[in-house]
Amino acid sequence: MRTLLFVLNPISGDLDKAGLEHQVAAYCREHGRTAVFFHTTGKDDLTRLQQFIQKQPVDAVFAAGGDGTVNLVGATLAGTAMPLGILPLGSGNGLSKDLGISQVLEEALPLVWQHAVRTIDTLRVGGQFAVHLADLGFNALVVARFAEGGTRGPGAYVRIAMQEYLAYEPAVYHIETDRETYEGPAFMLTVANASTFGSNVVINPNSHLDDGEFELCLIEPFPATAAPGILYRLYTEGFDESMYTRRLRCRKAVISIPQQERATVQVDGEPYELAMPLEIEIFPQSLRVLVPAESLNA
Ligand SMILES: Nc1ncnc2c1ncn2[C@@H]1O[C@H](COP(=O)(O)OP(=O)(O)OP(=O)(O)O)[C@@H](O)[C@H]1O
Repeated sequence: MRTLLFVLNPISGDLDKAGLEHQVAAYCREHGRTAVFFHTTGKDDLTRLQQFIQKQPVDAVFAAGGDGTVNLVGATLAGTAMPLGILPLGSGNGLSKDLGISQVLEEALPLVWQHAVRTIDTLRVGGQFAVHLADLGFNALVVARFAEGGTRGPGAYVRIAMQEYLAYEPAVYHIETDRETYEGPAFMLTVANASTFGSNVVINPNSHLDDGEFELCLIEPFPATAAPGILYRLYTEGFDESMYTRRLRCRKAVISIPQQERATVQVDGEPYELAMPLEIEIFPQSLRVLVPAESLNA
């Protein structure tokens, strides 16, 4: 791997990236690599990135941003042999945490020359590429409101969540998987390739990114008095211990909400209005990712 492309998101994580390009280029030079850069704009980035890579041959593409940037690069590389690297520079950085990549830039940078390659599954959720976690219901609503507002950061997320919680009406979901049919109301329904949200909420404990399966993780409606207990379990890998949770493991699923033609769906941190029923497909071992060699034994 000689030439590395870094896809930089200038706004991710509300971080000052003024010196980043210089730091990354210098580090690559020291380790015999050439760094080239692509800056996201928030508009037509997928097409622009695909065209960029066609014109400029590179050996690996690093997402330097949060999960949205990882999703963009993953969508570009899935199904090819070219590996995805991650420099976690977003606010949550969920996939990088699931892959055991350090959240400290100086500790993640060695991935440019020292790494192992893992080949992970990817999903299509209602036609949208997904690599980490997607969901319908409460979190998707909060993510959509968050994206509409001008303020970033975890504080804004918590404020919106508290505002929306009191008036929130859980929908009823009809789910058909390759193994079972389930119907019932849910506060939120997560489509999980991975295990842990960027907020460190473990929605899908003991899951594997490369097992050819994904999980549908439901949190059923609960009384307000149960909220602290559910939150505690979500932060301590106890998802299955709550009486308000359920997980369905599958390879394929169709989700519908009776009498609803569209729904707000959060995919790798970005909100979409998608047509229902929502089809979910898995593409086993379709994306090569660079990980610290020691993470393979963890
Ligand atoms: N130059 C830009 N100006 C405005 N928005 C941008 C720009 N580049 C990318 N975006 C938007 O940034 C979002 C992706 O951000 P990303 O997920 O990488 O960071 P984050 O939200 O801070 O982190 P995380 O998802 O890990 O919490 C997308 O909505 C994308 O459209």
